[in-house]
Amino acid sequence: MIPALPEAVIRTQVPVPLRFPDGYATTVLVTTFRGLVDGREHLALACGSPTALPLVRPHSECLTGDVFGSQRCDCGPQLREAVERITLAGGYLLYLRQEGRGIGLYDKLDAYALQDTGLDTYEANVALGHAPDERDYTVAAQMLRALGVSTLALLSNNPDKAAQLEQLGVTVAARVPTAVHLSDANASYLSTKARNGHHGLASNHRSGGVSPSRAEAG
Ligand SMILES: Nc1nc2c(ncn2[C@@H]2O[C@H](COP(=O)(O)OP(=O)(O)OP(=O)(O)O)[C@@H](O)[C@H]2O)c(=O)[nH]1
Repeated sequence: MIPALPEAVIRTQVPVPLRFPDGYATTVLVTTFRGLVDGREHLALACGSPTALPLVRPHSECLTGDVFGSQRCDCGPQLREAVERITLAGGYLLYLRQEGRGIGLYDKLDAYALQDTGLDTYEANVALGHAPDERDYTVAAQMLRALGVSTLALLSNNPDKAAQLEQLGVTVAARVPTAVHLSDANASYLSTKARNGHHGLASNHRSGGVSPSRAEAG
């Protein structure tokens, strides 16, 4: 049985023009909410034109990757890729404030230090007293319901995102893989993710590459 989802409501909506370092530009409608269960300031970015089956990416915040261009992970290129693909297809980027797979920014940086002594990304979380991945997608489901989205195409390689959303009453009608943005610096991060997090990392693009849109039945 699907547990009752606490209701969230739309608080504000405002257009924001975006321009990425490579010059790609688009304008998104940024929505804020009241009633999100963890009290954090999560955002929904509406991209492109409304459509019956919106393409949705729940993107987990990564200050180092999204903002500073860190090469230790693939978060920055995935964010850039997602905004363009969702703008073309119509849908939402949910910007979720779950830094470091939910452990927070300082602990993520401490985990980096442990990784530099030989632990992988999941082992480092555990060594710090955390679960390997502490993310919970309840707020994502709340935002989608507030936006009137009950069925979507999910832009992600992470099977846990699809499973949790389904458990929260969201129908994942299709799964659309993100490209693999491989670089020398993030190769071990990506292979650990495929091994421990069961991420589908089928396509193999060097950083900057964006895979063609490819939908798989959900
Ligand atoms: N704990 C921890 N978190 C990290 C590390 N590197 C990046 N992250 C965080 O990982 C999150 C992104 O998760 P990933 O596992 O890369 O990808 P995903 O969102 O699960 O899957 P996709 O939807 O396919 O991208 C962001 O919140 C980053 O801040 C790390 O070394 N340790």
